[in-house]
Amino acid sequence: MTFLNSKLLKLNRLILFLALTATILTFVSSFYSNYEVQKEQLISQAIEVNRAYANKLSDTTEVFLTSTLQQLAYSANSINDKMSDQATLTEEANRLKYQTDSFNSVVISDASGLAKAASPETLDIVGKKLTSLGVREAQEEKTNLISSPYVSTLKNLIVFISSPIFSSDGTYRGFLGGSIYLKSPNILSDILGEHHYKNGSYIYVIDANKQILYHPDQARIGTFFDNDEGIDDVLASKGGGMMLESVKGVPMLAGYSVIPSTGWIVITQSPLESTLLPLTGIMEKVVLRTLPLAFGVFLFIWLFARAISRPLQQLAEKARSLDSPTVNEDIENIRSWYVESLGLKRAMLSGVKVIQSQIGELKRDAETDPLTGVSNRRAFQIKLKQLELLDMPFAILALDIDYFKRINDTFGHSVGDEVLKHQANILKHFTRDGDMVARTGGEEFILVLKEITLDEAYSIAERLRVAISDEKFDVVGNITVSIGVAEWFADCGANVSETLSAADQALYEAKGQGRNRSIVAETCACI
Ligand SMILES: Nc1nc2c(ncn2[C@@H]2O[C@H](COP(=O)(O)OP(=O)(O)OP(=O)(O)O)[C@@H](O)[C@H]2O)c(=O)[nH]1
Repeated sequence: MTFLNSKLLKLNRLILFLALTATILTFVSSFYSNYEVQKEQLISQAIEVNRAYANKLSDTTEVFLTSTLQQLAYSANSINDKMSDQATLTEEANRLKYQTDSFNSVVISDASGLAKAASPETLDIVGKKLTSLGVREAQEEKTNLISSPYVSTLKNLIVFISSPIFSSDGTYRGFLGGSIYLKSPNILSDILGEHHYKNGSYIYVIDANKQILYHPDQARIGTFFDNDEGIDDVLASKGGGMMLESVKGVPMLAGYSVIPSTGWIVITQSPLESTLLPLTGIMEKVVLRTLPLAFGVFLFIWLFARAISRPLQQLAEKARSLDSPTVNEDIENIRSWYVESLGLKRAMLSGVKVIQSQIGELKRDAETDPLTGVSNRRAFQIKLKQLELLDMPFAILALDIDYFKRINDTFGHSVGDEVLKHQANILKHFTRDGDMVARTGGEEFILVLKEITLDEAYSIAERLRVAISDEKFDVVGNITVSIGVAEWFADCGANVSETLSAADQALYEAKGQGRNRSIVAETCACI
């Protein structure tokens, strides 16, 4: 297992992990903020709907109260001079009670509080002295009045609406009043009770003393809100909306509005929970609509991560096979499309060049004869093996300077060296591309000539021998060489070692026959 296949984290997986984490976090945070925004919107919408509805109801109630007061004032004016006309007073009381159904009961009283007429008659208060709070207020204020809620003489929790009666000369003659029984079906419940109670929404009305005047739960009418901060806040403002807690601790979204003529407050409220019910469906839709996009983003990042890591991976692969002959080309072909990978690719290419040139130098040093600069025995042997592997026919010229010892002895070793170098240069001129000149011993050289016949090889050996013998060597003058010639080809029946031995043998014979001659291997080495 290589490190590229190991369990270490790969770059594309790291990028993928990073991007995936970022995507999920973005998705979750956007989901969360979406949820919060939607929630806020639902809440503010519900509060606004309740506020608008409370406004409408307070307006309606205000219109009702105003018109009721006008009605009473009109009636009071019409009977102002008939306070002793019992029939007229009774008729007026009945008309007010039954014509509009605005009141649960109607009473006409004289200035002393004595009931002169009443409707319905079952009240049985005519001729009796009225002493309730509303009556006393009406007598004292002598103006159009809507009382605070109080418990009447007949033990009803009522609101008393009254108008004073003044005779034509301006004398106070009493009052005419209508009662609304808060705990019985009344005009207020007719006006306010239309509110639908779906999802736990409901309406209630309180007065400035936090006493409940209207509530769908009859038992709560007449009770007070004590230590209720929400209701205190409602009272402190003229109208609006806010989140309240019901007496049962249920969070409610409330809208409220003040009825100007009484200071009463109409509150309409809905439970927070039912308001937020649609949120689940909305968020499901958000998720369903976001998922394809998130998947697309993920796919894009995955492909992008692969594209980023691919050139690095390919460069790493190539770094493991720098000895490949095509490594330069392979690295060049890697598509490095971003700056860092391009930098890495260029660095690798220059690294490969340096390494290759150093390897080349080392190889040259290892295969070159330091004195003459031609190939050494090692390179020569490699060359023979290559040619044998390629089945390429070749000839060998084994060449030895005659009486070289004498040159050394006569002129010195350094002159002998110069002769060797000079001769090596001459030998090079007798080779083509793919041939080789090698120094295989002290003054022994071998020429490897590819793809030539034995006759051609002999001919070259002779021309070479003559050329050397004609050459004037510094200090030394003329020298001669002896040459042994042999050939090798694929079907010759001998291996290259035997061919080399045959060439050496021919050289030996040339020496034996007097030197300064070329001899072709007598016994064909290729039999
Ligand atoms: N100058 C010099 N001489 C070398 C070098 N290597 C070997 N020799 C000498 O080459 C000579 C070879 O001598 P021999 O083997 O006796 O052969 P020869 O004198 O050439 O006689 P034949 O080959 O029989 O004609 C020796 O004197 C070696 O010292 C070298 O690198 N430089």
